[in-house]
Amino acid sequence: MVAEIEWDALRDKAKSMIGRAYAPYSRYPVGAAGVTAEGRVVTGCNVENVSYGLGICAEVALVAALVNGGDRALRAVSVCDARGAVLMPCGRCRQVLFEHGGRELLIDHPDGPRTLADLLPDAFGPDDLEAIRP
Ligand SMILES: O=c1ccn([C@H]2C[C@H](O)[C@@H](CO)O2)c(=O)[nH]1
Repeated sequence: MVAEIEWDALRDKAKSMIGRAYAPYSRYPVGAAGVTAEGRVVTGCNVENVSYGLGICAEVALVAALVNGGDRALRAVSVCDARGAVLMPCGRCRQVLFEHGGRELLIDHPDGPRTLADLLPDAFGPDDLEAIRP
């Protein structure tokens, strides 16, 4: 049986990352938490830079933590803003998350979790690279 996603716990983890965010330029801290199929929880926060375009989103930091810890795939992700409100991943982050969860990845949403297929329809993915290979 596949375990239920504990959304409240995942949201709390995302909120707990707000205090770690490094966002002196935008003053918009973001926290993110995800869970793997095996139940491992990974977290991330945004890390900005004086060279603005080099800033890293919380979701990208989360994916780096996922892979650093030896995993590849996520099952569910929750992202929040400084108020603790659910925040929808930016477009670039949706693509980054697609690589590590695919169409079925569950993303927290104010109206209830959505699949990444809903949030990034007709995504460019690894299959597209395979398609041109002989
Ligand atoms: O999904 C998002 C959207 C924004 N940010 C960060 C980037 C920047 O540091 C700050 C303001 O855009 O919020 C994230 O971490 N994730």
